[in-house]
Amino acid sequence: MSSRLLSFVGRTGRRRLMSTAIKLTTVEVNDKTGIATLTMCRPPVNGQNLELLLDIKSSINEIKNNNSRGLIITSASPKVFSAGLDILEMYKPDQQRLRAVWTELQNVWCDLYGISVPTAAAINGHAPAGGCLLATACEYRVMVPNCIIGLNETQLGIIAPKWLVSGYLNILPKRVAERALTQGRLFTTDEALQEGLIDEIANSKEEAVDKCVAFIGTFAKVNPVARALTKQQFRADNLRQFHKEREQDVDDFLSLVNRPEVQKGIGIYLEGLKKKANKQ
Ligand SMILES: CCCCCCCC/C=C\C=C\CC(=O)SCCNC(=O)CCNC(=O)[C@H](O)C(C)(C)COP(=O)(O)OP(=O)(O)OC[C@H]1O[C@@H](n2cnc3c(N)ncnc32)[C@H](O)[C@@H]1OP(=O)(O)O
Repeated sequence: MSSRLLSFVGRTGRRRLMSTAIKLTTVEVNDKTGIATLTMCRPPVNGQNLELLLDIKSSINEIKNNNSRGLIITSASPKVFSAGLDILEMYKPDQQRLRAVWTELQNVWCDLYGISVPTAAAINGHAPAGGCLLATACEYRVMVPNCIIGLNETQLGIIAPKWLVSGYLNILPKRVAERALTQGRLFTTDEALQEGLIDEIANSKEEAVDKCVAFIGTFAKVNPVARALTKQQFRADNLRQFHKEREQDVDDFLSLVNRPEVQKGIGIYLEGLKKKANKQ
């Protein structure tokens, strides 16, 4: 939960500041299906800052503990599922916070990747980098048309760590994954379907959620313990490897981000994003 300072004019005419807790995710459980929908709500693009990551983690844990039959992750933004890590977190960063951001991204990934209930992403907008990470941690993906999805890290001059890539490798043939990663390729919705990065296309967010519900419904008659253990068998190696490397991975991330040439690159990239947004 993040806290924000709200400014208002009180009866004395003086401006007061009030601290309020604002949640950047919501969890809604459908009474009929028992399926929980986790919605990211950090406008404009669900940039993954520390607070959003903490809220996603706490929502996943809430779903773990409330006996939901499945988890669907989606976004409240009309055009973007998630733009990935909030680049502002990486620019001229506070070191402790930067460490916490990467640690929480790791936590979100391993909690979502490892949760025992069926998971699906209703990708109702663009999903580059960390957005793609969330979608590929799930078991099923449905995406709306004319959007992009993929791990574009090499385009940014950086290497996606192994755990970030492992979701990709669960889904794509190794040959396709290697080429896409080395190119830093962002797939259009149609290309993603063709390559198998997503499972279905839907014409709206509502239809995407319905298709995710239908996927989760396919497990209705399967013993949930047998299902969970089978999922675990498939994912255990990646998770074991991740836990071995996670501390080193945080150190590597920090030293990469702090390099002067990377800081310069991030500054230029941010400028480019802002210019593009101002032109629209
Ligand atoms: C050289 C730089 C790399 C530095 C990396 C260091 C090491 C990190 C190691 C690994 C990390 C990997 C994980 C990641 O997730 S990195 C993040 C990568 N994400 C992206 O490259 C996506 C960038 N965004 C976009 O491509 C588009 O915004 C898109 C998501 C397609 C949505 O397009 P559109 O709907 O047209 O929206 P705008 O582009 O107009 O954006 C609206 C405002 O949002 C700001 N924005 C967008 N993305 C981010 C972001 N990731 N972080 C922070 N802010 C972002 C954008 O500037 C606009 O802001 P404003 O209105 O104030 O100008």
